[in-house]
Amino acid sequence: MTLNPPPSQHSPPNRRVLIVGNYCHDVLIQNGSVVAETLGGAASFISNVLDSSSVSCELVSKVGHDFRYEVTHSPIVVPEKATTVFEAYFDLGVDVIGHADRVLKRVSACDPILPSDIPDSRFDFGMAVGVGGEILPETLEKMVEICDVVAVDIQALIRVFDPVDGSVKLVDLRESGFFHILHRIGYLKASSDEAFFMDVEQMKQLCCVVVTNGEKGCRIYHKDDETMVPPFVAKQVDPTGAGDSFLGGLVVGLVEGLAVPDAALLGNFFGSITVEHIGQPKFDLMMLQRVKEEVQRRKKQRNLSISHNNDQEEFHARLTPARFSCVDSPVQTELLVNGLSCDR
Ligand SMILES: Nc1ncnc2c1ncn2[C@@H]1O[C@H](COP(=O)(O)OP(=O)(O)OP(=O)(O)O)[C@@H](O)[C@H]1O
Ligand SMILES: O[C@H]1[C@H](O)[C@@H](O)[C@H](O)[C@@H](O)[C@H]1O
Repeated sequence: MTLNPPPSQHSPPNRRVLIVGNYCHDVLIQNGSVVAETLGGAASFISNVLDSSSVSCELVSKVGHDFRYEVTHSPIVVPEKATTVFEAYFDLGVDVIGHADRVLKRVSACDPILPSDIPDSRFDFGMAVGVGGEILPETLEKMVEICDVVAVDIQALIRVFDPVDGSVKLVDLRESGFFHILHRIGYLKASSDEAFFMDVEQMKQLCCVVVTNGEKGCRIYHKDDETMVPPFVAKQVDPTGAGDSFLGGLVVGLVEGLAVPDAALLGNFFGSITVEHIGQPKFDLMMLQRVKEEVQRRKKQRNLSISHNNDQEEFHARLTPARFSCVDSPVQTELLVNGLSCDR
């Protein structure tokens, strides 16, 4: 398994990414009222980042007859089922797993994604990014068979749902039913809350572990290395999807041939933009162009061995102004004043 591919003198061919996870409907609730209903699911946030960054991807997702969004990557429609729905409560305080942002309830669940739903072709990169328990151990097994490298969001593996009200709870990764496959994955991404449900010391021997920590950025653990990757300043409106966009940015960086810490910095970049929006962020074209240029420049430096993996200040400084090419719509700007998220 190559975590940190050797520098190449040529641009990599257009690498193919497989994203597996259900789209969902997100209902954001504050003070007993619905403040927004948006397209959700890690797969939607991630494909938004990959499509915007011109990284070619295929997406396998299931929705019900009531799915109400137009999406670039068509889902499988299960006519007799409803789409997965999550309600996010922003005023119920800290939930049972210590999640300070919001309390999540899965109030409807579409079908799981089976190995037979996944194409039988080969992919350079696989992303197992379920939100409502739709990824089964056999689904992940098929992914590690057909993809050179697989990145997994731990939320796809350790979530369980209260049978009465659908509240999301977490189980230890060792008891998740997926543990026997994890030595075959390349990357495991967890938020700092979710990281309590795994043994980082153990997992970092098996794969590259990335723990995101909101406004503080993220940390990468692999074998004996630990790297802190700095955040970008953002005005948080809604934290939903930050971790997903982070993972999208990380994978864009990796398929473009960046070193892992640089790819994670790109993850922080897309995560920080996402928290400034309700629902899917629409990335500014000028911003995306600048990011592409900076990624190519950084890659060139790496090829010429000018940069060291841990020296990220320059890359961070060059990406920072690109963020300000983003123009918020008046609605978003208005929402910035009130913000949905609880104080951290
Ligand atoms: N307030 C913030 N300011 C700047 N960057 C942020 C902020 N919140 C999140 N980010 C960026 O997004 C990344 C992912 O955020 P976070 O750790 O909250 O993930 P998460 O809890 O998995 O998110 P979610 O479950 O909402 O998708 C962080 O590592 C950081 O880079
Ligand atoms: O759309 C959101 C998003 O994908 C989050 O990452 C996930 O935790 C939620 O369950 C989902 O509703």
